[in-house]
Amino acid sequence: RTSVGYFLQNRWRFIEECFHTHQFYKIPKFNQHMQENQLFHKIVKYLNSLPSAGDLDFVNLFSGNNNPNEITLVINGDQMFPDVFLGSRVYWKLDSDCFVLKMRRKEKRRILSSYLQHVCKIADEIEQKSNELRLYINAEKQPEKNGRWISTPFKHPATIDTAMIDSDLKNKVKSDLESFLKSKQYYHRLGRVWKRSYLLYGPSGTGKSSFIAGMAKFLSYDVYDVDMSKITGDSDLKLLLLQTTCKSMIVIEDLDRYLAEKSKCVSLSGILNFMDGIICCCGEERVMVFTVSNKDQIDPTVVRPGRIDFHVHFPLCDFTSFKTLANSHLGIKEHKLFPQVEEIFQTGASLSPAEIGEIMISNRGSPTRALKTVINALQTNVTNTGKNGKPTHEGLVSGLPRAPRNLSHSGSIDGLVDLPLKLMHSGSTRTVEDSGDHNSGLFSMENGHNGGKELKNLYGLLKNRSRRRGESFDLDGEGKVDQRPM
Ligand SMILES: Nc1ncnc2c1ncn2[C@@H]1O[C@H](COP(=O)(O)OP(=O)(O)OP(=O)(O)O)[C@@H](O)[C@H]1O
Ligand SMILES: [Mg+2]
Repeated sequence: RTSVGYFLQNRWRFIEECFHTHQFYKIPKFNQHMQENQLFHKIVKYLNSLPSAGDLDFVNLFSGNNNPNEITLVINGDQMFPDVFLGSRVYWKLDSDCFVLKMRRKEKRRILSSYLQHVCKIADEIEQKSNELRLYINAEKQPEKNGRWISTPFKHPATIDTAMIDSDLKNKVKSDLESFLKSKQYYHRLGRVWKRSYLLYGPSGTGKSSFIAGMAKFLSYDVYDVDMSKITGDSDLKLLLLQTTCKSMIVIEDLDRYLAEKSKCVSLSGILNFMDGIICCCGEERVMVFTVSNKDQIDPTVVRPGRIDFHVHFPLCDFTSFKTLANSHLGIKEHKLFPQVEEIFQTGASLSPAEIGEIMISNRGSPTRALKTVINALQTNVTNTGKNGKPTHEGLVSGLPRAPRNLSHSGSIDGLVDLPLKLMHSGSTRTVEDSGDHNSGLFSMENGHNGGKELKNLYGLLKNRSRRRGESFDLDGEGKVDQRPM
């Protein structure tokens, strides 16, 4: 019966359309510049929120992103969706990447504009309620596809406050972001694009990516994470910028690494134009964030004032940040081993917060063991570091820094030489293939095989450290701010 009814309805619509009693409006997903049409997304939100969505013959069911128990209805593409506004009936249909709105010709003057305003208002209210940030990642270029960005809910737990950097620096970044948000008129009076660019620089594992997540949350901006390896040329990069939306954060990580590549597809001038946001007014209301490990090694034009407005330094750990880590990860403010740790820091040894954090997480059941492991790791670091504070790289094996020895509390670990790492522990040889990076909580010592699991994490740390090759070991330990006036 449903099928027959559906068929008859379709026939009737066909007859109506023959007599031109209705007007049709198309709302495509992309405009002629391949930018996403915001109205399209608002219509999706609006229609899916209507109670009548459940009365349609065919509806797609999805579980919610935030709450898997929450079921959302999403209309199916090939059927008419009726809605009533100011006593008039209108119909929506989704035709691949385009919505079609159908209403009676004689009613269009009366209701069209107020109906669309109503749709936008409801969609904005839904958006405000959900307040869900999204992370966009650029996909490979596919000729048959219009949009290049793939999105997913952005749920990184980091905030600016959880970043372990100098608190003055954090406050400066926060107030800079706040004043940026309020400065639209100011920028326009100066004839400048309303955007702000940040350079986060420092060795690997010092918290740059986590800080970006914190900044995005602070602004409530979506994040567009540009994967330069998937970009085919300067114009492709421009197109990607055009396809970003207002109130978003555009991130390019490891810019120095990309610029140093010989076979890169995007030219330096392409990157500079991208950074300047001059492609069109689409660069408006954007925050751009670039990360590098060593800003002294990149072309000075990239970081000149105006192109980068705010420089944030992420240093390796010093004794003060070590104590902060010990407090947050192990819950200790003082310990009898602290003076020994301080002494080693004074000799110039240092590790990244990620490295020290991983050791502490792995040994969180025993602060003493955690501190001893940190001491061992620092001691290894100081022997691998030259007098001038730069790594000697003498201990490099296949491009990796020499692995720290005796990192286990039992002191039984020896001979980290080859890849994959062969780890001797408790008389058995283990082969570690998984980096285990950042997930050390999963490898804690509950089952009594802590050393081996700890080493698994350590392999992640080693991978991190291998990326630090060629970076300066800035041991002054101070979070440096170099801020350009807005
Ligand atoms: N300063 C810091 N504050 C808080 N957490 C930190 C800090 N540094 C490192 N971490 C922790 O260490 C891990 C790695 O940090 P993150 O990925 O942000 O470093 P990164 O500087 O981006 O490294 P890379 O240059 O290798 O990408 C994360 O789990 C993060 O929580
Ligand atoms: Mg990172």
